[in-house]
Amino acid sequence: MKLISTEISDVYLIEPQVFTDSRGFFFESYNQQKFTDELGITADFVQDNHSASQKNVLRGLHYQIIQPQGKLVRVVVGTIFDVAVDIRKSSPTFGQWIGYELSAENKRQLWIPAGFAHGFLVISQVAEVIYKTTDYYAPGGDRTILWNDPDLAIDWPIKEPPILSAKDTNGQPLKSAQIYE
Ligand SMILES: Cc1cn([C@H]2C[C@H](O)[C@@H](COP(=O)(O)OP(=O)(O)O[C@H]3O[C@H](C)C(=O)[C@H](O)[C@H]3O)O2)c(=O)[nH]c1=O
Repeated sequence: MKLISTEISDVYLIEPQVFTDSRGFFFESYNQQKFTDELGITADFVQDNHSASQKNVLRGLHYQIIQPQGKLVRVVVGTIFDVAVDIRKSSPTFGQWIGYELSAENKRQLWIPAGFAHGFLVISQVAEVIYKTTDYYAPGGDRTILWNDPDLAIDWPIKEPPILSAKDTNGQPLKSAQIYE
């Protein structure tokens, strides 16, 4: 398993060790001991999520003001552009974003600690995204930052207006969002 730093400290790309043979492939998609001992990331995951979306769906930018969640994101079908935004007011990288292509083919995972807003754009015809979270869903505590907030200026690889949920259509700009101290 390989840890790749990103432009924001604490956010990492992870490349698993993939074993291939004449039957196909095998890899450990998560191993708590290796995560801790080899990557130096301590995380206790309590929930697994799985979503499927069609091309050009954009889900995000989401976070929970109650029970903030760390997320380990991977793609099992298709390709997404996965984005994390630092919304920790005291962080030197507050308001900065990173974005990486995660796909069933590259098998890359993105580790996003609590304190970030998360979202993704589906690039392939369909994408299935699986992610582990370090705290439970808090329905009353989920918040949305506007995906195209001009202050964030996220460079989404987008060619036409995305398909959004009603919630995401009405996201808050970061400057007026409830954020983490
Ligand atoms: C997140 C979540 C949702 N739900 C229910 C609530 C709704 O009835 C339905 C769809 O929820 P939502 O539209 O919030 O799903 P997404 O737009 O994919 O939200 C997620 O998208 C971004 C990318 C994230 O990182 C978050 O995990 C999460 O906010 O699933 C649950 O029952 N449990 C959950 O943990």
